[in-house]
Amino acid sequence: MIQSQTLSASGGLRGEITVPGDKSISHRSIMLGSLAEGKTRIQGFLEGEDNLSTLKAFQSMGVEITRLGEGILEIQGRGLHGLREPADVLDCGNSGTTMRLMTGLLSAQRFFSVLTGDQYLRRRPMKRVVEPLSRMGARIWGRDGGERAPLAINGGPLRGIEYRSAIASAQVKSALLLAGLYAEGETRVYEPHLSRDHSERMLGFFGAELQTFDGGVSIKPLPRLAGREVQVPGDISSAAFFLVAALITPGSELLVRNVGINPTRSGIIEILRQMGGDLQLHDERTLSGEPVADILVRGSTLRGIEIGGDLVPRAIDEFPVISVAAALAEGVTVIRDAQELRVKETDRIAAMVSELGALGARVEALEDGMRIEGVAALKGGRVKSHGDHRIAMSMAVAALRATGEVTIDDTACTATSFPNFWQLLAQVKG
Ligand SMILES: O=C(O)C1=C[C@@H](OP(=O)(O)O)[C@@H](O)[C@H](O)C1
Ligand SMILES: C=C(OP(=O)(O)O)C(=O)O
Repeated sequence: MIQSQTLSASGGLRGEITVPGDKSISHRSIMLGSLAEGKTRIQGFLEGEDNLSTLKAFQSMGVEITRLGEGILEIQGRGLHGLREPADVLDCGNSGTTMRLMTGLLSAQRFFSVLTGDQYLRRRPMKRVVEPLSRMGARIWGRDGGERAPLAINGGPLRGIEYRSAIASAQVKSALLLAGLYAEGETRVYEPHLSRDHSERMLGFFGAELQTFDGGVSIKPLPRLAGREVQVPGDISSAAFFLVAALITPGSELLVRNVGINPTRSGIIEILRQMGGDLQLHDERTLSGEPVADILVRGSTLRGIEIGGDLVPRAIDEFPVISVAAALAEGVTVIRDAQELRVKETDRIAAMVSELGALGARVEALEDGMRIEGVAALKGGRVKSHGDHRIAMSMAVAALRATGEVTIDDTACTATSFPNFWQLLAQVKG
């Protein structure tokens, strides 16, 4: 369904909100709950389209998953060898995480399966998982020599490998760890910078034999995982839209409750603080092995900074909204080492340059990032989401500081990761 949204400037965001559950952790809780023995109960599960794709895929493989209430699921785990061959193609929708992690898992199952996705996902690169999994003995076919979905997988026995990934990708790392749960011997994955470590934390929580070390992680096969109670924290990538919205809007004071602040995800907090943002963490605590806090944010004068290196994977999904903060900051912001943005749901560098540019921002594309010169305000206009949830929500944030109305076309995609985004924004926008 194509929708559009029209927004005008905000006089300050005020109040308290709770953002929906973390998307990455929600995917992993379904996967590990299905592979565990006994019951897994999940609270705070994100009922966004991406996670529902993962949920349906596991139901198609015979896993009983019951919804007990909003964001509460109970999974009857089938054990590591209890999945059944799906009778039809598994549709991963828009979700790269679903497709890449499932490719790892399905490579080890003794049945045939096919993964497909929507028009955006079918354009995204898959060799990054297909190639190392093939080295483990996986038999996977796809378009363009295995680069693009649909992917057909003839699962079977695997052997552990040592793999040095050229990119810091949690999806690559997690695909190999899931395959490594079944492989003969040890599977070791090295990455150039540490990517989000939710798989490592949750695999450990479910009892897997896993070791993290400087530069990587290793896993050994094991006979069983044990069902657990998982509490999913709020998604910092969703909170990020509200953090930036409050910072760029004078007069704002907003409390975002229950946000996951895992250090491999919290690059956005460091970046916004370096830009001069007033962000305070309160009531820091741990939920199911993941650090969580409430974040209090106030309208601030931001300044341009340089961003690159190991901070990039720790804030990878936040660059569209970081570019909005930069567009309204004093001075120049340069984002480098972020070429991965080009292979997300859309090319997020090209999309933000074009859409922010349409509102009068001074943004230039770099091969691996963006150069942004701040302006005092944006202007009204009509912009597009490019079918990408994070572009749609970033442009909604930009609209809060535009001198005229901004209409964003094709906004239904926000349901991918943040189904109640527009309601929450209306609630605090003022
Ligand atoms: O593992 C995950 O849950 C994710 C990893 C990241 O992708 P890459 O592994 O491609 O960096 C991120 O962009 C995505 O939103 C979720
Ligand atoms: C890149 C994203 O997700 P995925 O790779 O799972 O589609 C995202 O949510 O920004």
